[in-house]
Amino acid sequence: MTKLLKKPLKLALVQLATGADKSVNLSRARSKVIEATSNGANIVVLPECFNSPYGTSFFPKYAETLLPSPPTESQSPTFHALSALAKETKTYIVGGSIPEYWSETKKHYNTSLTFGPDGKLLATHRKVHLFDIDIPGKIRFKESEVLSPGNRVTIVDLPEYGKIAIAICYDIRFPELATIAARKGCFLLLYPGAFNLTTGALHWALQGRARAMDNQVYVGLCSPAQDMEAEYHAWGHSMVVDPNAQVLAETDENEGIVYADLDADKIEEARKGIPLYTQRRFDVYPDISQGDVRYEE
Ligand SMILES: NC(=O)CCC(=O)C(=O)O
Repeated sequence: MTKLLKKPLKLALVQLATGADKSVNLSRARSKVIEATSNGANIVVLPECFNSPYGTSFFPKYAETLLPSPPTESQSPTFHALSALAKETKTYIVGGSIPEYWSETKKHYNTSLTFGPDGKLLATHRKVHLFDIDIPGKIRFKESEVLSPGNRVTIVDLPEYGKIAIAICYDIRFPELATIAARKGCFLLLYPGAFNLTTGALHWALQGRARAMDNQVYVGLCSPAQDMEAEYHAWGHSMVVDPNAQVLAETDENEGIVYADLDADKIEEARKGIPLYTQRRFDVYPDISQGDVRYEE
């Protein structure tokens, strides 16, 4: 049986302190990615909206143009910064997310760019499920006031390691994306995300562990650091969960880097012990990974 993760790897989640100055955010991200790779990371993940504050009023102001691809330096400084950084460090970089503007449709998206060690763009994930919630007295947030949703499941094949899936924050609450990615052979589900003090305390770790447990894969959740001076208070607590739903590594709310060594045998061991993969009853319910799924591969 071919292993889903072909060889061990070190994953790093950069819980970045972000602020209002895009160029400061980019240079801070650069120094943290260099720190992570100098500590041996093979894949480095940045948080949701790592180049801007998180909030509907900020999305249009910070948005960059990514299409047609590749964009020019002035259309997307972040694209060029991440591509150069991946090449310089010879590392896979999952570039959290950034606000995107597509002039052709005049729409904004919350978009994640993944680059390979040669600096080439490997995948673009536009957040599929927009964060629209209203918990009276606690938090109201409506991404859909400004953003449009993406419409693809994003799977990236990293030749030396295997397949990973990228989705963004609120996407984690929709287990279908995770199930489809796992059934398509991903060993790792990555969610750049910015939960908040209300839902973070309730569901952040639970969601990460649930996606790992249901699918018996590794899961990484990468948040910005908490800033109580900012308009939106991110939960922090970036974490890596293993295929048995155990938290391998986690941080608090402050800026930092979470490292985890992913073991190439762990997924198959978990699946041998609890063989969900051979026990599914597709004669009773459908396999949602089959049929009409839209992929960005
Ligand atoms: N940025 C987001 O999508 C936040 C999602 C969130 O906080 C949640 O509870 O879900």
